[in-house]
Amino acid sequence: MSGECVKRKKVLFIAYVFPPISGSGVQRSLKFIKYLRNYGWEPVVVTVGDTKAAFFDETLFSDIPEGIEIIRINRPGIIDDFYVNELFNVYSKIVPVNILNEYISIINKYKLINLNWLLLPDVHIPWANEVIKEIHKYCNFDEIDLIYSTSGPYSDHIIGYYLKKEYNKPWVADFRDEWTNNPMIKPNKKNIVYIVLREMEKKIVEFADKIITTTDGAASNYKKIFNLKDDKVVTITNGYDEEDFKEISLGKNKSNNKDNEKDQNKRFTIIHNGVLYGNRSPIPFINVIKNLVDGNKISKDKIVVYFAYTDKDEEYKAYIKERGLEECIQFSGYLSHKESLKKASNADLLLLIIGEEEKWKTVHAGKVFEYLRLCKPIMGLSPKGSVTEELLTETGRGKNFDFSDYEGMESYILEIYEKWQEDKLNACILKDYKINEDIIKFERKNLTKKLADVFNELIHHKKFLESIKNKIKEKKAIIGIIGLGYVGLPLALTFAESGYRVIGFDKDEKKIVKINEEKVSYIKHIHDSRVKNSVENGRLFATSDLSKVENLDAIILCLPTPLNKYREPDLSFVINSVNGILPFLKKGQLISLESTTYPGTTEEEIIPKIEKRGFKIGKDFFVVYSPEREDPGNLNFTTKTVPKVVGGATKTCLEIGVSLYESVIEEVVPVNSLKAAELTKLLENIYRAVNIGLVNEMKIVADKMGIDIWEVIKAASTKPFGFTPFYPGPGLGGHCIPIDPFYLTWKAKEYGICTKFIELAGEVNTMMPFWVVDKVVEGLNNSEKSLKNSNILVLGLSYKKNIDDTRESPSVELIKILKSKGANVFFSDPYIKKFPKKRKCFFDLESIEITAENLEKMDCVLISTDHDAFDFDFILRHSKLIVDTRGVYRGSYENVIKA
Ligand SMILES: NC(=O)C1=CN([C@@H]2O[C@H](COP(=O)(O)OP(=O)(O)OC[C@H]3O[C@@H](n4cnc5c(N)ncnc54)[C@H](O)[C@@H]3O)[C@@H](O)[C@H]2O)C=CC1
Ligand SMILES: CC(=O)N[C@H]1[C@@H](OP(=O)(O)OP(=O)(O)OC[C@H]2O[C@@H](n3ccc(=O)[nH]c3=O)[C@H](O)[C@@H]2O)O[C@H](C(=O)O)[C@@H](O)[C@@H]1O
Repeated sequence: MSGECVKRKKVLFIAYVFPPISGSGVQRSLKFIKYLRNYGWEPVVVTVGDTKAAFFDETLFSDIPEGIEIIRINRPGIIDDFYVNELFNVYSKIVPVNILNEYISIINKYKLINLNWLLLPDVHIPWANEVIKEIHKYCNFDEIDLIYSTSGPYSDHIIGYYLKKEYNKPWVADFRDEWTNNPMIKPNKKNIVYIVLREMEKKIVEFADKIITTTDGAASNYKKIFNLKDDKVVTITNGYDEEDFKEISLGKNKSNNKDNEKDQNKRFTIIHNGVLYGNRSPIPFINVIKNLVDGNKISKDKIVVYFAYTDKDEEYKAYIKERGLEECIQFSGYLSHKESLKKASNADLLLLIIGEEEKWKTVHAGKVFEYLRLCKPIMGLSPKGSVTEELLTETGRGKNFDFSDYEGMESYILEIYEKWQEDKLNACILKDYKINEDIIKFERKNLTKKLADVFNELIHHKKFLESIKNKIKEKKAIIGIIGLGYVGLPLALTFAESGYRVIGFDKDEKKIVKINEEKVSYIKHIHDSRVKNSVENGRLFATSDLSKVENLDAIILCLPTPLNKYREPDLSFVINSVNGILPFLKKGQLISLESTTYPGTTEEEIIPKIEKRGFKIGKDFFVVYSPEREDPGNLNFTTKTVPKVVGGATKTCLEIGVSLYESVIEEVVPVNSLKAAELTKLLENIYRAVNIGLVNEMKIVADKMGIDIWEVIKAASTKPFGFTPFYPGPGLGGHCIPIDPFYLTWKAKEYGICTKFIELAGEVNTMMPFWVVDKVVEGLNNSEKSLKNSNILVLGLSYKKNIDDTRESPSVELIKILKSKGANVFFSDPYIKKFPKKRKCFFDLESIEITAENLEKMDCVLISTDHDAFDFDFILRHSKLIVDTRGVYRGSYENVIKA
């Protein structure tokens, strides 16, 4: 891209370490800046103005392309108590309050007023604070497409964090070194400073849109430690800039005549380029040289070793002097980048000291790539299995040794030395050390392209997400509801009524005809007019053709989740349906599962199938779980007014899920994970099952003691807190409360947990119909009748009042038991004309009318479901015996037995 004709995108490039500050870290930022324009990006650099730094190098400026905007913001003048308070305000936005309070209390307790204790994450935070405060004066954020920050110092990321929050731009955080897991430090993990920094790092890596590390080892540490998704972390290694090597030829550069270069030509020359600091020690290497010299394997005047800058020159010089090696081991001090490369180009062997401990395994020193391009043998010192060892082996450029492997180091030095002595080294380098693909991939230009690719992907992703959200906002999204039952139909109507176009899917053709052609509802408590209106205004259409899924923006699954005959979860409806729609899924769609199920279902059963189709969850496909709370027949709440819990597979999934539901439901409650949302639903239903079990047990106790349980519940309910009333009945019914708890029981077994409350409530509730039948027997007995051949009328067939749903209804169970004992059973239900066909049992019964004549024919009337439509006074007047399981009759009547 020429960049002249196409407008470049702008990246705000936050880098404290920027020319004239030099040192190892600056190269990465400098070269990115140098090449970003080649890939369509214009950097706007934010760096420090006046500063002190260990190394300055004015020559670095020549690498910065003309016209690059550099915003320089000064550090603050004085850091007084006021200023420190300001900084604590910054911390408070990024560190959890309890941890920050603990930190403050420790500072106060031990009077830690030293700035080292107060400046977090490092001494550059006052500068970062100035940037946060001042940047808006220098930068028009409407023109910025993306924010990039690079560490160290880690304060750079604090700026990134704030700016992303404030301006809502994609943010890339580049870690040139790991932070709290940095091999350079050995933190006490209980120390409060470590804890605070760890929290900062966590917030930053979670909030940034992309994390960049310089090695795959560091990337996998980040993923592991902070539980980040694979594609959140990208490795972009350090590299070399081909332009820096213009004047450097392969092999030894003999053209120069300066004294030490002549010396380099006369003696076998080992060079450690760049800086050596912290816990990276040259001592083992010095010992190896000592052994070679003492063992007469290399004569002192035949070898010279150069170190550039080290932070302990004096200590090392003394060590070398004690061993009589001062002639052949020298320290040149800090050199400019150009000078240092030139010097290194005359080496016969390049030395690379990474570090001794295991943690150094994940570190490449930046210089290694320049070493590779210098085409010289390299001797690395790092733990076995390190990324450096891998790199040297892959490129065939050298060998790595761990710090104790003196023998290995000696023999490798000797191997190269002997070639040098026989004057074969140069020829060997020219022949074997070519600049091939393995090396070119580390060219800074190529690595900058990789960075630009990361930027482009984020920008593209942001636009993509915005387009989805806009579709939702403008109600242009097409919603698909799969499963048009008790949950699916009202949900479809709610979306349609709020202005969406909805396609309803069901495999039951009868439901499709009812909706599309008859335009009526097939669920009692849903009014026909709702269906008619939505169909007629073109907002609702039903089909069994799954290929229409490809037209959808959101797919909501409302499919049955029953138990199988072993009382284990039967997910076959959900799984079959997902399999059915898989071929028609496309990028940008959202799937929401609403069926009740155990924690882990969405993650284990749905996501892998979608991923297998090549979609990336949270990137180009979105998955949420949002439990349905529809309460059939409840006139006080509608789908719109019951708060909706949503959990997402990723943050972005959650964002999109919430925006969809928010557009039709008054209150949406986001939770942090799919599993949390799944368990929320189960907790609600288990809570009901257990409490109903408890009150049923209390009913039996109260009955034996001659106490009226209904009076007791009424009295207990006057307590304004801490008591929620539940009512006894003939048992538990419905598709949900008797079944859902066992989804958790099943899953809990996987974790070795036995859900005792659930089992116990199940037992109590299941035996209720038997207890009720015993009460019928007792009542008949009082009139000297047997159950056998008695006429029993069961009032209400549905599982609860005012609905027409008979799933798991205790009335059905009662009929079954009564029939098995030889009773003549009848039923009456205003909403159910015929006993429905059921898998487990069927009785050829039709609802009878409640007339005086019919009631008088009965030996017992058993109130199982207390529909409001029943005239209970009339029933009381005309029945010989009533067994009341629902507390309909609160006074005491001769012909009523409470059960
Ligand atoms: N009924 C209720 O009040 C509530 C139910 N739930 C949960 O919601 C889920 C759905 O329950 P309901 O709506 O009651 O079930 P339902 O049985 O009334 O409706 C399910 C619908 O899905 C259809 N279906 C089955 N397989 C299909 C497939 N492969 N493709 C297309 N359609 C298919 C059926 O024909 C039926 O119309 C369950 O997990 C349930 O536990 C949650 C809250 C309340
Ligand atoms: C009010 C409420 O929380 N409803 C949730 C519930 O609905 P459902 O239609 O199963 O009603 P509900 O729990 O009242 O009756 C079940 C049985 O218990 C009996 N029942 C009830 C209460 C009582 O005190 N005593 C009693 O015996 C009763 O007689 C029944 O036999 O589960 C749905 C689901 O997850 O699918 C949720 O979406 C709903 O929000």
